[in-house]
Amino acid sequence: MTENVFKFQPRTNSASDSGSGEDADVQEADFMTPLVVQTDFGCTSPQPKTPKSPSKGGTLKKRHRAPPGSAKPEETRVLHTHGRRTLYTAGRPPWYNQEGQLKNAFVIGLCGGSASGKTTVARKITEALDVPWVSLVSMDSFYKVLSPEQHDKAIMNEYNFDHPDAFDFDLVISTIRRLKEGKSVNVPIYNFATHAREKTMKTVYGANVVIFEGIMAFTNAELVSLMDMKVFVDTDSDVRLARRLRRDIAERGRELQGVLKQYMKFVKPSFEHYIEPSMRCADIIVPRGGENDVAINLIVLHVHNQLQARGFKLRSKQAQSSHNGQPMPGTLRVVEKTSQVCGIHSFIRDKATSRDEFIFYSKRLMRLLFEFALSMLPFKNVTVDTPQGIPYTGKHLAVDKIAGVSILRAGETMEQALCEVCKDVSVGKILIQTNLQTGEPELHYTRLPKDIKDHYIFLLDATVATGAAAMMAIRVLLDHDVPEEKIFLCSLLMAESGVHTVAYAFPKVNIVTTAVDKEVDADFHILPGLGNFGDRYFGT
Ligand SMILES: Nc1ncnc2c1ncn2[C@@H]1O[C@H](COP(=O)(O)OP(=O)(O)O)[C@@H](O)[C@H]1O
Ligand SMILES: Nc1ccn([C@@H]2O[C@H](COP(=O)(O)O)[C@@H](O)[C@H]2O)c(=O)n1
Repeated sequence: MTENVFKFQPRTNSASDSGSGEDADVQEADFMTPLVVQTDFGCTSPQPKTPKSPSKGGTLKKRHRAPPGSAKPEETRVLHTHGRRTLYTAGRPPWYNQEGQLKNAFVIGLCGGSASGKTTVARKITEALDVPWVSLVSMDSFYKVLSPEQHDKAIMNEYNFDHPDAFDFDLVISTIRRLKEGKSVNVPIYNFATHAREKTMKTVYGANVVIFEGIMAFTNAELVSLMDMKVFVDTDSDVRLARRLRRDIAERGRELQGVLKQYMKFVKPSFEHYIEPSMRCADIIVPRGGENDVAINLIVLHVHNQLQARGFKLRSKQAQSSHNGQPMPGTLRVVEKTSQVCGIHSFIRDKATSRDEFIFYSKRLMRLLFEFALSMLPFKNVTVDTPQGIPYTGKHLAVDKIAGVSILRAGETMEQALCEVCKDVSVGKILIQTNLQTGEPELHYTRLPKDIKDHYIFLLDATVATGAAAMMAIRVLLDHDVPEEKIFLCSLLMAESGVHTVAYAFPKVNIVTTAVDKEVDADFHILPGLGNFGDRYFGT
């Protein structure tokens, strides 16, 4: 696999940006880290002498501030490509099957005492796995928000961060469950210096492998049941204390006395009470943490075996699959082939048409396409008064929110026409590119309105050949909880195979186009088609 980190700069000068800037949730392909695996049993730890739960309040007034710049929020812990290994690819390959259904991620749970080397082991597993898409989620992200009194205690090293009550397990479980289902999640970013969550969240997409690490990873039965593999990092307590001292002073803005006080009062008892007993849940125990290459290689071998059965080669399957003779699906709606529509097609399909004319006629066709698609939305009856004072009974759209989501780059050419026929439309973008080595589509970038699930979506792509990119874009929308029947795939020209592929996977998605051509050639070009729409439109 080549090292191939893609940096995409969203265009800021396009007409579409006007409607999407503020409310957009910008997410670049999140090249991740952790993995969490499943299992079938939960475990609870025995309940001898219970260490103190996090304080419920306090009266301390004095605030100790961490030195500025002494600690960084967790989002700065980014994994990078090491040596020959590519940890992250340029984009996310398909995470669903031909039926459009999600395949479950393999979830690895990593537990161990503080500073035992959980994060280090997670990185080593990720590196050695060498699979395209691995997400790392840390339990630190799920520390509960502190009250002012609790915060004061934390500053005095009097708050117990090493008790299960310190974590929002409901949020942990729902997050890992969504990731396992291949869906995206917003994960809080935790700052150890301020003992608080950052204002922003980090969006993490579902992955082939999810690694979840944390000191209490194995203390909740429901959470454990989501893990496909459970790994306990077992490092000597002296080593853990030494590492924690160094790390907390260097990276978390702490002082020696405070670290020792917290360790003796909370960290050590909690390890003995909650963490060490939870080792019995583990499938694999890794003594000495990240140094233990043998154990890490065994884990990687097992995960590879598990992933083997989950591999997909979608594009080629789609190209091969024959729908010849199959009737067109009921969800397909084609703009009536009037002389006017036929006339426009005659211009845009003609290889002799100049670029200016190509753009002019394409835009006309786009407007017709969107007017047609709009007519498919729900309408309600209304009566209005004409200037002559006579009532007119007509219709209004019975839809609050419409968003256009363009599949870059050709789909972006359609945004302006959509904005011209549809007032107050929000616009989002999804960048999907074909990996030339694998032939598979890869997701590089999404920028979607935040409340996307509440919108009717016009998904824009100028042409649809195999349907692979459209399918990936639809999957992204579904992962953002957009109901399938509220998606309208709008394209100027589609191939029969693309129509069938999309309709087969997503039978409720509305497919709207101005023409359907019969064939796709070996290079995935529509025949007779109109050539490469993007090249002709952009003059490239
Ligand atoms: N094998 C190792 N040798 C030396 N230092 C290590 C080793 N493993 C981890 N560390 C250091 O110990 C600290 C804690 O490691 P980390 O992997 O973050 O542990 P955890 O995630 O369990 O808290 C970090 O500063 C890390 O660099
Ligand atoms: N505000 C906080 C929150 C947590 N801690 C300590 O972090 C430890 C867990 O993180 P690891 O990376 O070491 O697993 C835990 O032992 C808490 O005591 C903190 O000091 N301040």
